[in-house]
Amino acid sequence: MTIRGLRKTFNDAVVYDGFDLDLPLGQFISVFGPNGCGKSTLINMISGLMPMDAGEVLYDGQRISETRISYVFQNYREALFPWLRAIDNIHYPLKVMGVPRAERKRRIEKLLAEFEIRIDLNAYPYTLSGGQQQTVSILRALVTEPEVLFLDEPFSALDYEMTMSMREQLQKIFMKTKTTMLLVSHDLDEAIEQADKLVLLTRRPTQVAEIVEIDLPWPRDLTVTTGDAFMAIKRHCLDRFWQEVKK
Ligand SMILES: Nc1ncnc2c1ncn2[C@@H]1O[C@H](COP(=O)(O)OP(=O)(O)OP(=O)(O)O)[C@@H](O)[C@H]1O
Repeated sequence: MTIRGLRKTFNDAVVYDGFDLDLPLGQFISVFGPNGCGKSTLINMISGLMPMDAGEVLYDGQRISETRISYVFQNYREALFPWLRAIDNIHYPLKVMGVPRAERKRRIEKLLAEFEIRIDLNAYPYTLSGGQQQTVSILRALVTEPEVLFLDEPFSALDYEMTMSMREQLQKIFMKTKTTMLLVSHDLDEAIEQADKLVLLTRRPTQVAEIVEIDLPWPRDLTVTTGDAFMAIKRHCLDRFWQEVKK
């Protein structure tokens, strides 16, 4: 994934100017940085949700409009269609793509078979817990077999227990599918735990402070996340983060 000369201003505030970034496909990438530095703006622009003032984003040489992408929003309550049962929410993107019903059913059954989903998918979203709703959102995002999956703070509205189990679930999905994932997180532990590479951003106008290699084995279980290597990476990231914040 190549980002070149990205520029974005809101009124007079320059968020990005001449921003470049190269990222490999097929990896889990997390984006972390100071408050308001433009993490969401970045993934909104590179996913095509928000126009950029200038710049270019290419995926394997192709433009975003030629790339199959999915997006998981922070606010799952507003992201799921409340008038559709969970299963019909998952059908929806395939329906929009014009996939015939029998083929849709086949693809969804295949997706569900890969994961241990203990959710009544015939239920309406409002009857499900927050974590269950966000799981449905993630399944809906995955059903189109995206080349890139964008996730903007997907667990920040969930409680601790649910967040832990969702992180585990997302790792399983990543290990099985090796879909390129781009996760915005304001939680440093999460940003390290869920990534092959952590993109650490500066204050505005935002640049890349450092791309930190997270060379830890998957899955990132308790042994990994409480181990010395994890702590050393966290210490390094925190050092760099404070350097940027205090500038
Ligand atoms: N639609 C908009 N109109 C005006 N300003 C905006 C808009 N969207 C974002 N901004 C501003 O751009 C800056 C970057 O916002 P963004 O939400 O991308 O940052 P962030 O790093 O994701 O923030 P946070 O750490 O709070 O999650 C902020 O100063 C924000 O106020």
